[in-house]
Formats: sequence, C-alpha cells, structure tokens
Amino acid sequence: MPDSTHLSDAPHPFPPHVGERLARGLGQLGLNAELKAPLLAYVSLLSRWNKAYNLTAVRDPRDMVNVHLLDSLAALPHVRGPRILDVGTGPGLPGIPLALARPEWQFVLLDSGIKKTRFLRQVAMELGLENVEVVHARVENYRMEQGFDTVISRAFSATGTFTRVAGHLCGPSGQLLAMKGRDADNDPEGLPAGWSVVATHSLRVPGLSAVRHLVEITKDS
Ligand SMILES: C[S@@+](CC[C@H](N)C(=O)[O-])C[C@H]1O[C@@H](n2cnc3c(N)ncnc32)[C@H](O)[C@@H]1O
Repeated sequence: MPDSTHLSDAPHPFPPHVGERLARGLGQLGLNAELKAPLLAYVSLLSRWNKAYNLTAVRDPRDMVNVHLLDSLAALPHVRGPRILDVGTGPGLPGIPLALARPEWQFVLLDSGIKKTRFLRQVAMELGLENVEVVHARVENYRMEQGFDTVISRAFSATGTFTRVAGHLCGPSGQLLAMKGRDADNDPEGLPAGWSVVATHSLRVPGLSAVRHLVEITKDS
C-alpha cells in the first residue's frame, strides 16, 4: 500500500500542458476553472496509487484528463441531486469529479473491491470531500432507507443488469443513469418489468473523438 503520509506533500507529477488541457476542457463543458486544482490533485493520487493497486488501465495522467475526468463531468447536466449513488465507482469515476463539481450535493461511492474503497477513503480525506461517503459492498446487498435522486454507473454492466441490481436504491422520482461508450446498450428487452429507458443522451467529451452515451432509465409510473 502506498505510504499515505507522503501523498499530500507530493507535487503533481505532470508538465503544465496537462493542466492546460484540463482547463480547456472545463471551459468547453461550461465548468468553473477553479475545479482544475482539486481534479489534478485527484489524478495525482490516482496515478501514484495505481502503481501499487492497479486501479485503472489508463496509466498516463494526460490520458486520465480526457478519458476519466472530462468524460465523468460530461454527464453532469443530466445528474439530478441532491443525493447521488455511484455504483461500481472503481477509483471514483464518475463520483469524485462530480462531487468536486457539486459540493452542495451528497455522494455515496460504492464498490465491492476493497482496494478501490481504501483508495477512495484516502482521496476523500486528502481532498477534504465532506460530501462523499465511501461504501464497501456489493450493490445488490446494499440498502438505504431513503432512495437516491440519481443512481449512476460508468462501465459497470449491461443496462438490464444495472437496473436489476441497483433499481431498489432509486427514490420514488429517482433516475438511473448508465454511462456507456460508443455502444449505447439501451435495449429495452433487457430491462426488468416496470422499468423503461426514457432517453439516450449523446455526450461530447472534450479531447475525445468518439461519442459517449448516457442511458436514462426510470420506474414506470
Ligand atoms: C469496469 S470497473 C468501472 C469502474 C469505474 N466506474 C470507471 O468508470 O472506471 C467496474 C467496477 O464495478 C465494481 N463492481 C463489480 N460488481 C459489483 C457489485 N456487484 N457491487 C459493487 N461493485 C461492483 C468492480 O469492483 C469495479 O471496480
């Protein structure tokens, strides 16, 4: 395990153009430039812990800016607060970038992998993220008295499986959002009874040529 006592002192291990790329992307998404510093601090932690914990296959911090940070933030206009659950968050995607962008909302970041949640607790502590709770659990076993406004996942599973294992965590007027790559996977046949795909949004991510998709699923009324 990386020695956490040294992490906060570590300089960002990136050349200036990494920050410039991020600042440009934030501008294109209409987001505050002040997000740049905490997002780079997150990428710094991610790339350091990745060496020991293998948290993401994306190893180059320059690629992390587009593939992880801006990709996560591109979903923000469709996320409804104030209570968000990120299912299978892995190293905190999209949960950490979203929580940084919306400090007034409450985020639960859930993953069944102990290395992921250990890393995320460190991130929340180092970045002072008081709006983030980290939960180590399988989503199908996780229960919450009050449902969430948005239950989101990125690269987690087929849309039908996501709905089956996480649907019980949606509040009465909540929504499920499944972040997908090129293939939207919005096949209504795969959904459990009583749930429908109400929209598939195409997302443009700064710096990425391929279109991403966001599948919105709600309970039938
Ligand atoms: C492909 S990774 C995606 C991680 C992250 N969302 C991203 O976009 O990089 C899928 C994650 O889901 C987690 N996972 C798989 N099944 C799960 C379950 N039943 N409950 C909670 N987490 C699960 C895995 O541990 C893994 O971190």
